[in-house]
Amino acid sequence: MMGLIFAKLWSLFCNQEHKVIIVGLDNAGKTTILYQFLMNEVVHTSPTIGSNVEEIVVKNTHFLMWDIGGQESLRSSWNTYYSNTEFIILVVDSIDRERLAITKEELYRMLAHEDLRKAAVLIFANKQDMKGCMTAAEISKYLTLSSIKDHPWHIQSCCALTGEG
Ligand SMILES: Nc1nc2c(ncn2[C@@H]2O[C@H](COP(=O)(O)OP(=O)(O)OP(=O)(O)O)[C@@H](O)[C@H]2O)c(=O)[nH]1
Ligand SMILES: [Mg+2]
Repeated sequence: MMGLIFAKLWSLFCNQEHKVIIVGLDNAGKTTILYQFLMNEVVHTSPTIGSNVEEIVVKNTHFLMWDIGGQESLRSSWNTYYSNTEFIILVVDSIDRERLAITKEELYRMLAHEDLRKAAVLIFANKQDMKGCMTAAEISKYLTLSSIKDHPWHIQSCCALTGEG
């Protein structure tokens, strides 16, 4: 009986859930990335209204992944998802040069938010399969990532369609 209780407590302890939010402008590829993580498959997506949430388990660690719609009208409610977030995945459409400035604004707005002060940031430079896309280094420079000292961050190039990166 004691053994069972300890086993239960242990599993509760080990299986603590980590909250991840996936943000970025509309059409960046957030939903495609979520389902690539979940099923190693490209799903047909339509613009997300509100959010999708899925649990992913990696080596006994549970991640609750919130994929949030990126359309302009939805961005003002991103902050309703921030509480207890440990990881921010910011997805960038690497071909969308015109709107990188808007992504930059949204990034620094998030980093200044009280509820995200302990969150680590992973930036995906997505759509690396597109001809003429920006590299992760170019995006990093434009977003002045090296100036971010109060949050751990990492940038990774990827292609959600192939699962690369
Ligand atoms: N070429 C290419 N297309 C991609 C890639 N990732 C996603 N897409 C396409 O980009 C479009 C938008 O993808 P979504 O995943 O729906 O984008 P989203 O960020 O969830 O958009 P919202 O829900 O509106 O915020 C879809 O047509 C995807 O197939 C990629 O790596 N390369
Ligand atoms: Mg979506």
